[in-house]
Amino acid sequence: MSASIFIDGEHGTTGLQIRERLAGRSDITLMSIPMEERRNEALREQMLKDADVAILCLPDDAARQAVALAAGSGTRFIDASTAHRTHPDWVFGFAELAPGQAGRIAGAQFVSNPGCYSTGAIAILAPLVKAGLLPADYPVTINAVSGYSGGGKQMIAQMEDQTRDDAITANHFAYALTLAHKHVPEIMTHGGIERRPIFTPSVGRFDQGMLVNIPLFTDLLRGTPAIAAIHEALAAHYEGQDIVEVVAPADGTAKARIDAEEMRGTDRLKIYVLGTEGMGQVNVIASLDNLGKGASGAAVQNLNLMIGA
Ligand SMILES: NC(=O)C1=CN([C@@H]2O[C@H](COP(=O)(O)OP(=O)(O)OC[C@H]3O[C@@H](n4cnc5c(N)ncnc54)[C@H](OP(=O)(O)O)[C@@H]3O)[C@@H](O)[C@H]2O)C=CC1
Ligand SMILES: CC(=O)N[C@@H](CCC(=O)OP(=O)(O)O)C(=O)O
Repeated sequence: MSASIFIDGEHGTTGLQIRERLAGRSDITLMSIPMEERRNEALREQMLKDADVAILCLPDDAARQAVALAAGSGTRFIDASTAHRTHPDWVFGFAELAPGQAGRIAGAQFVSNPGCYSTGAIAILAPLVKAGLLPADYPVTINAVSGYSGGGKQMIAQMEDQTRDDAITANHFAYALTLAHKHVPEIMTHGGIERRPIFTPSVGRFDQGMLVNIPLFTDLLRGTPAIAAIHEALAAHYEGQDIVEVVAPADGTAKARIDAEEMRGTDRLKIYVLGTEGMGQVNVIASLDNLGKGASGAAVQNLNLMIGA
């Protein structure tokens, strides 16, 4: 039987990419609202109630409103926004997070898709905490660069149309300067850390791609592990699945540089464990497409689990 899917926000950046990924599938019936009617609340309410699964690609407030509009209908939700990522009634849509997580997603009514930076950070932190290497009170720093599509339609226009009054002319800029980025709570909750991390994101003049760097002092980790042991813990965590790849340390350090766009157009994530043995430091880097495993690719992965595809 074909599942009815409604993407609320289907004309936005994340929504469009989900639609592209679902086009042509015979196991899915895509319900659609014309571009000019995208904010027609009555139409959205009807679609939200009629869908088997609604995928929300909306700002946070609109995502909360969409869930309320469908109340009592039994519709299942995947929310790409930040609104429900630490909500206790929502299952966190990161299938590789822990054993059983894919099953929890498959059986859930409410699934929250992780943020793009958080996907990279949690992919590194959660397995290291679980392995007992990273103490929950470690002073974590997270330094990242994203492609500008991470800022949605508005930032895409600001970066691509230099004639706009609000055009962004910088080729690479730092932001979230107050250290209060909205992904920090979900990184703490699902990464398993108790001390608030210092998160310094930035945006580069490329549309899709992302690097999330978490440098660590190995003498502040439990047992002062070698780089090889840190790699081993991550590789063991991700063994047997095909979306996250943990690159062998020697293969990582053999590279002169890591291209932030290397995962562009894919729904996968790579983790590098880098440094020089004996120096007491390691840099763990997650490389992903902010719109792939960081958003639309993860939403489709969650949908497939939910409808048993
Ligand atoms: N871009 C990315 O890399 C990622 C985005 N996300 C999250 O996904 C969500 C969507 O982001 P993104 O696709 O980038 O955003 P966009 O701004 O590109 O798209 C949002 C879409 O939602 C529509 N919309 C806004 N408000 C309403 C409303 N009240 N009712 C109906 N439709 C509405 C917009 O219409 P209009 O054109 O009229 O504004 C637009 O079509 C956000 O919560 C974002 O934080 C998550 C991970 C990564
Ligand atoms: C470049 C850029 O602006 N990125 C967005 C995050 C994109 C993302 O992960 O989306 P969520 O808003 O759903 O968490 C930001 O920093 O707010």
